[in-house]
Amino acid sequence: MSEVILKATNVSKLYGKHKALDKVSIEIQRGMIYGLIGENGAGKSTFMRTIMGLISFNEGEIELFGETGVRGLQQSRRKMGQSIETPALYPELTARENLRVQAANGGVGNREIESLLQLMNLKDTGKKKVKNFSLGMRQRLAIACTLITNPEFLILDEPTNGLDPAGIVEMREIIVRLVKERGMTVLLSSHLLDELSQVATHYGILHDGKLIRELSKEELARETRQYIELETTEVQKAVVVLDELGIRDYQVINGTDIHIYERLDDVAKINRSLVLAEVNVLRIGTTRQKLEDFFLQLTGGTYRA
Ligand SMILES: Nc1ncnc2c1ncn2[C@@H]1O[C@H](COP(=O)(O)OP(=O)(O)OP(=O)(O)O)[C@@H](O)[C@H]1O
Repeated sequence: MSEVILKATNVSKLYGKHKALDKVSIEIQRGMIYGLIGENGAGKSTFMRTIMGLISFNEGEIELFGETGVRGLQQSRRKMGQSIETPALYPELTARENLRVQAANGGVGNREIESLLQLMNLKDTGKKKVKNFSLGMRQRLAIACTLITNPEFLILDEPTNGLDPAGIVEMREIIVRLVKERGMTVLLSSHLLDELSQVATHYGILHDGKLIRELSKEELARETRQYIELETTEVQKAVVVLDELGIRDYQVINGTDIHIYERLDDVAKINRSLVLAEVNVLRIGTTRQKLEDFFLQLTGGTYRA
């Protein structure tokens, strides 16, 4: 059975009368990359801060590594790293020197430094001082600093924010490597669904402090990929035709709609076969629901990138 790393149950956080988090329940299992998506002010940072114990919460329960209560959570947080409040980097020092300082502060040896530099694509920065680093390099170094104590669960607040397309791709690759090579579990946030779409294994959509939808990578792919939309009054008969055509990847949505996820260029042929089999086709055509449209639909159109 998979191990539950984080279990947040009905967590609420109030700032005055404003509910920044409204009964948020999220469960994260070992090995997951959980992407928290929401527009600015949705409550992503507040949730992460609450989990890390950087701020208190008003209602609900948090369980980390199976532990609850003040003491238990304190212990568990030692196994965690975060980029919400990272220690300041020293601009006059190199990447390697910064990591040495962090290792000393964390009471750990320098053993991990070389592998961390390698992992974060900072191996070749040599004598370059941090003040001359690009934003991407700085962000990667900040993450390296939190990894120095070898945490099992990493929380990254908007790790791709402000990066150029190449920097975003690099960050995604690093996050996937962290999970694959170090067996880490990751919770990360973004205001753009698209930016996490190739990295997260699970998604939670936050809107106005509420978790309005959770879905797996596969569900997201299914919901946002291109498909043939078939509307018919005779779903059963249509399914028989699809089977005869060798089409396997389709989903009956309701009493009249079928989504076909393969053979997207064969609309005319599929239509012909249906008509020949005397299936009453009301409508057939391809559609593509983009990630942002999907997000807009969920959040009621208030999303702005
Ligand atoms: N210290 C605070 N005092 C009062 N209100 C706050 C405080 N911190 C956050 N808020 C409010 O709580 C809500 C959630 O903020 P939060 O920073 O968690 O959102 P977010 O999804 O992380 O957005 P962003 O990407 O802009 O950081 C917002 O309405 C914000 O104004």
